[in-house]
Amino acid sequence: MERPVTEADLTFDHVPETDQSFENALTKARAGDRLTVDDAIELLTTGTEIGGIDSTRKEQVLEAADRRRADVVGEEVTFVANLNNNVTTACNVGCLFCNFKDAAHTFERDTEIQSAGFTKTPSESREIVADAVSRGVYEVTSVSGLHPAFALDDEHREILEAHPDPKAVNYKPPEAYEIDPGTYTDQISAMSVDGVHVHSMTPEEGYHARRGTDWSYEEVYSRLAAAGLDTVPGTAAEILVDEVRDVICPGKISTEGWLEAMEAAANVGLGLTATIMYGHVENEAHRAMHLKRVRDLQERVDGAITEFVPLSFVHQNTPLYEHDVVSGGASTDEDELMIAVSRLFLDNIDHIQSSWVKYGDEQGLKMLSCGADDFMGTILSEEITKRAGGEYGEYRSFADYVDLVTSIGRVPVERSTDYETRRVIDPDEPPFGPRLGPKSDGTPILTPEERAPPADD
Ligand SMILES: C[S@@+](CC[C@H](N)C(=O)[O-])C[C@H]1O[C@@H](n2cnc3c(N)ncnc32)[C@H](O)[C@@H]1O
Ligand SMILES: Nc1c(NC[C@H](O)[C@H](O)[C@H](O)CO)[nH]c(=O)[nH]c1=O
Ligand SMILES: N[C@@H](Cc1ccc(O)cc1)C(=O)O
Ligand code: SF4
Repeated sequence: MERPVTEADLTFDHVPETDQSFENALTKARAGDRLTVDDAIELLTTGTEIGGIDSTRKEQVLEAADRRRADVVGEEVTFVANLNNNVTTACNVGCLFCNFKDAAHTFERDTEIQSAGFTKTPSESREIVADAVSRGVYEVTSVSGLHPAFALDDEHREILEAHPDPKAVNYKPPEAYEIDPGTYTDQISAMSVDGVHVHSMTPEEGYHARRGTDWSYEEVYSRLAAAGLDTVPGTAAEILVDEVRDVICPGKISTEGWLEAMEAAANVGLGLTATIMYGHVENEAHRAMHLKRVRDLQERVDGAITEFVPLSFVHQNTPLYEHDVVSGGASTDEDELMIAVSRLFLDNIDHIQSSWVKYGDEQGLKMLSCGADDFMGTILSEEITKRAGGEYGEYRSFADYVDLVTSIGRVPVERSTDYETRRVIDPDEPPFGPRLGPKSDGTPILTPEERAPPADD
């Protein structure tokens, strides 16, 4: 039997070695000069000539990033009133960092296996979103597994049904499954309740929505926009260097494919976010190259990327960890430097997000003094990190946000997905709840009882 890959076996073409010095890179960062990949490598490593991270140098990088954050966006800390409504966990792509997915065959009608995952029908999605909107929420984020029964729309389904080898295009008809997720456009229009902002269809999902056709990504994203899609989450980015993707997600779209899909979504007028999923097999050279690819993309899409979200790899239950390919995730030093260097390098993206899902409240707050200015959203439920073994829960109320943000002397501000609409929250004016949504009246999203239901006795 073939021995699985382990950390020691990995050799990459790109390694963190440069002709730059840490001091020069720091001087450039402090001056606000545009950084090169080598500069970013020096800052991320606190100097390639030394082993490990130097704590004095790290503090210098964090300080430069914090100062840049203050210059670019000031003292406001933003967050959004949103829910996550992921439609299905059925997925056969097999990314080795992912524990969100469940093998698609476990969802079939004729199987003995009880699937551990879920699929929602469009009407179930609508009900969940409608309930959240009635509570004041104004964004729904929806990211899903690549369910083989998904088609973009009825026309796409006809093409897939007529395909001579459906398996080759990862298609199985909805009748084969216990629950029919409908089409992507059905789901998007079902979730489009009362003008809620729909943030969905990652480049990987965009790829699935055109499989077996010669349609461009523009064609796919314009049909989705017509169904009610507003912005595209830039997940599936992972590390935008193919030698890393070959190890952690060989079944996924390439770096080029991801960039093509994102650019196409922007071309049809959709807003974008961008992410990096770091702290697994990659090194600092890969992280720096990733930042460069995102910064270049932002130039091409004319500023359509509203925020950059560093996602620290949650290792506990994942195949990468269980098969000893990695021995854990990023250290706290690495997390802080990732946020700081994102702020310093991405001089054309205004907002850097601190994910309390990945870092927890305490470290998440610390990131707001390392270059981050956005503190994510209320999300109501969470499945990706939880299933990977993350421990930081699923929901933050507006009151939680006010407490957390004021505890570090900053200003809590609710924002729309695109950051265009904002409302400063007065900490002396409770109760705290959303006011920017179609049905927001300033009352809390959940009552205290709903948040912590009384124990049955
Ligand atoms: C679970 S997928 C769902 C959407 C779609 N299937 C895709 O791949 O874009 C969304 C993102 O979650 C992130 N993710 C998955 N597992 C993770 C983990 N263990 N730790 C951190 N982020 C993770 C990855 O960045 C991934 O692109
Ligand atoms: N960082 C994470 C997010 N971020 C997305 C935000 O919640 C929001 O949708 C975006 O800022 C657009 O307004 N979502 C998660 O579920 N988990 C994260 O770790
Ligand atoms: N899917 C990501 C979160 C995410 C969603 C939307 C975004 O725009 C950015 C990040 C996760 O939980 O890992
Ligand atoms: S990251 Fe997305 S594409 Fe990859 S296995 Fe998980 S759900 Fe599927």
